[in-house]
Amino acid sequence: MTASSKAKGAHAPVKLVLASASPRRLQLLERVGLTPDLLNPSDVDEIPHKRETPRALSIRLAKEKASRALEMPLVKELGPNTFVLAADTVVGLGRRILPKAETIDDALDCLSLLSGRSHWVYSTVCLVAPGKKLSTRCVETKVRFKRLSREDVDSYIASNEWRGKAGGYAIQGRAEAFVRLLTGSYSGVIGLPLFETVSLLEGAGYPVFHSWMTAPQSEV
Ligand SMILES: Cc1cn([C@H]2C[C@H](O)[C@@H](COP(=O)(O)OP(=O)(O)OP(=O)(O)O)O2)c(=O)[nH]c1=O
Repeated sequence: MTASSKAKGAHAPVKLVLASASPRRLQLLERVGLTPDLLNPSDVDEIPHKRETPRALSIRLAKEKASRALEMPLVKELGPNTFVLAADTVVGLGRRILPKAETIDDALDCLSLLSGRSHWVYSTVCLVAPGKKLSTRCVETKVRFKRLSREDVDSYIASNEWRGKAGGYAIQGRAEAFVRLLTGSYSGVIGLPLFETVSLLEGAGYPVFHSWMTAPQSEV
């Protein structure tokens, strides 16, 4: 980069991209007063590598999603002062990676594994700042479920809330009634650890608090 192109970049408008198709991630970001200029989901292969741990998978996929988004024409068009955020959430039981439940059988398998036990939710946020500087934070949250009765499971399956969710449940819905204990980041379990996301953005020079001051006031 030449001195003149660097100077040009410094004056380009600041843009934020959320590389995600997850409506939860957008809602979480908006909860802390940040609205992306572009939603640009990245399509990555989420199959774990052989012997990959749940934590390593979450970190790798968040990085891949962010890097893939950088290559997209719509993102490039935003200019040199663009920040790209991506995230990935993996539910693990020991070294075992639970699937993103797509079928009733997936969800039933997950719920029977989670019943009466503690598991870990690994949520990684990856930020690519202008100049392609990449940084990540992986947040580990321990979640303990009550022992699930037949009725709990059947009614939860009927709710359909498990569909497309890592580990076959969504803590932001009815499954919160199954959670005896949570140690870590609630927003991380839903899909985007907010403390870490805001810290990464601030650390990379994104004007987080300027956005707070210019955004319309909201009732909470
Ligand atoms: C454990 C848990 C997961 N989830 C969701 C978050 C993620 O959307 C999903 C895990 O899949 P991810 O692959 O992390 O995300 P995604 O494919 O839905 O979206 P994208 O890659 O485009 O950003 O599970 C909940 O919504 N609540 C929960 O309690």
